[in-house]
Amino acid sequence: MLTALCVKTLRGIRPLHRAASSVVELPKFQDFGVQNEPILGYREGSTERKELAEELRRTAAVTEEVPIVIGDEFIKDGEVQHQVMPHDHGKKLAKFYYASEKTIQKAIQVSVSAQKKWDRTPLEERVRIWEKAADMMAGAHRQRLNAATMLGQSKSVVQAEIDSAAELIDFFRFNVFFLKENAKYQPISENPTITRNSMRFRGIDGFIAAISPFNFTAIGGNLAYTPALMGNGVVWKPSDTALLSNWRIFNIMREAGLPAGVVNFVPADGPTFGRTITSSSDLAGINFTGSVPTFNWLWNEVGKNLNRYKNYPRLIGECGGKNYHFVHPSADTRSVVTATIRSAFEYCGQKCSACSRMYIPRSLYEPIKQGLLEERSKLKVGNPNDFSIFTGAVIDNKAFDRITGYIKGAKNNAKNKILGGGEYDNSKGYFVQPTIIETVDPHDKLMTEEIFGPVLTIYVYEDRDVMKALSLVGSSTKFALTGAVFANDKGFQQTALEELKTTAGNFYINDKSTGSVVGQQPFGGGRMSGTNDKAGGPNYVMRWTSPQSIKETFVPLREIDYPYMRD
Ligand SMILES: NC(=O)c1ccc[n+]([C@@H]2O[C@H](COP(=O)([O-])OP(=O)(O)OC[C@H]3O[C@@H](n4cnc5c(N)ncnc54)[C@H](O)[C@@H]3O)[C@@H](O)[C@H]2O)c1
Ligand SMILES: N[C@@H](CCC=O)C(=O)O
Repeated sequence: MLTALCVKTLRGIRPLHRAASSVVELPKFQDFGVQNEPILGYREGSTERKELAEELRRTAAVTEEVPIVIGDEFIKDGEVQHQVMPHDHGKKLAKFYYASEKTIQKAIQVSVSAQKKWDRTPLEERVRIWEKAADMMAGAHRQRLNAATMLGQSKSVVQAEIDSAAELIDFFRFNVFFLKENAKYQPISENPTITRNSMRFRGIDGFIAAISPFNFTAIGGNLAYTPALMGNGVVWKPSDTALLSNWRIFNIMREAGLPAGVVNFVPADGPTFGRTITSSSDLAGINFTGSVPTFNWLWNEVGKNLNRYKNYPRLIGECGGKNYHFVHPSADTRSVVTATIRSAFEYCGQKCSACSRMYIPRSLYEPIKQGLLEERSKLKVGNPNDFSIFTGAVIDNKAFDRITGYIKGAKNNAKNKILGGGEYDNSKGYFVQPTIIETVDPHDKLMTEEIFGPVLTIYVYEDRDVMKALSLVGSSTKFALTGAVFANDKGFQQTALEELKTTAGNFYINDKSTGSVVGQQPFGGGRMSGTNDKAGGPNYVMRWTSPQSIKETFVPLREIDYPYMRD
């Protein structure tokens, strides 16, 4: 079979020319009735660029006060917190309040009682709200979402557009599409005049706690609103450092018609929130994305409290990664360089999918090293108000200390050599320069621990030891989120596909380890990288329903004995 060789553009694929066959056997897919949101270009003079510049100015001009919202009540009470701009940490973008344990308990009660009515709302009506919200996000609210993401999470215009515009909108549209597709399945009814079987989707009685990370605005929207779409009541704890963008999503949903109390907006101190939700007998599920230690902690708490609950709480956790680029001697070196620079350093490496360890054969090391260093030196790090930056600052002082700790450690370890970067400065913003390190130890912590910052570590293997090097990928860490293999040798691609099967939930051949697109590469990892529920895929919505099978019989029941055993 011949397939088209394609160029991956910012979004989507542009066919280039015909190429040899894929190594992956595909089942037959049905056509999709929904499309990905196009990415805007923000060229000089474009309307979107002017609108965004104006929105950035408006957003930066004030410190917005963000309340806790429970049902219809707006609460401005609790420990005061501020969200600052990471690239200019003297500037306060939002003022908000940490909900106390009592306030969180109130949010739980409100969402449990709202759930009952909401679950009776016909699917068609719910779907209309989601579709309306997606259109609002794609239209009038797009630049407000982007501005909050750029200023609050320090994303470049490109990184904001793919997140708080495109991916967020896609999550809303595709989840609706997947819901409709899944609802098409109805069980067999052998003789519908006698008996009719059906299945309906119910929410889960209780509440779902949605706990979201800072690094993707879209993930916050997906974590809180997918359970809601399926008929659940939600208590949403946004990340402190993504507060304003998440607050804007919440407001869009209310404006689109989501009734009060279905999703409650509850900023809180992490451990206080975690303790309160896990000790509630109404806990029906946790929709979490964040680090492994936080998810492990939540899971342990649920285990300790198991006998209290009415349901077995569903635990969905998409966690960290130690993502790899593995280069084979047959690889195209220019593709390796381009893909690695983007994967390792876009958004300062603060994507769970970012490449942070690389395996290169000795025979290709010089050209790849030179290419990486040359491209690295061109990357502009700065304030996202400047549309020409490649990346902004890292999210906060904790991230700055953690990442620079790894860099300092590398400088003091003879096994590691900093090839490029290694500088940092937190006087105005939390800036860390993209850093490339070479190590001679494939088990060094630079090669095994999640750093979640702009630090790429390279291990060079001898060409003859390619299989030994390949085995390091899966054996040296507990993570299995994303990974990429660069090779033109089809036989090796096939070998890698099998040997690395359990090392990545999202696996790429000759492409970077980041940039999954909703509906195109459903996302999630295995092992300690998470429960792999594949956000952006058809199964995700099904995690948030407790389906009910119904058998209706239309004839009177008279016989005690078994009709098929009669002579
Ligand atoms: N696999 C994925 O899809 C994916 C996507 C994005 C981010 N991530 C991961 O997320 C991490 C970065 O995000 P982060 O720094 O926001 O993670 P984090 O674990 O520090 O925080 C995530 C959320 O949990 C909250 N939290 C912290 N302690 C808590 C507790 N004890 N109980 C309840 N909630 C608590 C935080 O306030 C935040 O809202 C990285 O490890 C990254 O790899 C994974
Ligand atoms: N889905 C995103 C990563 C999300 C985690 O941060 C990607 O594929 O790059």
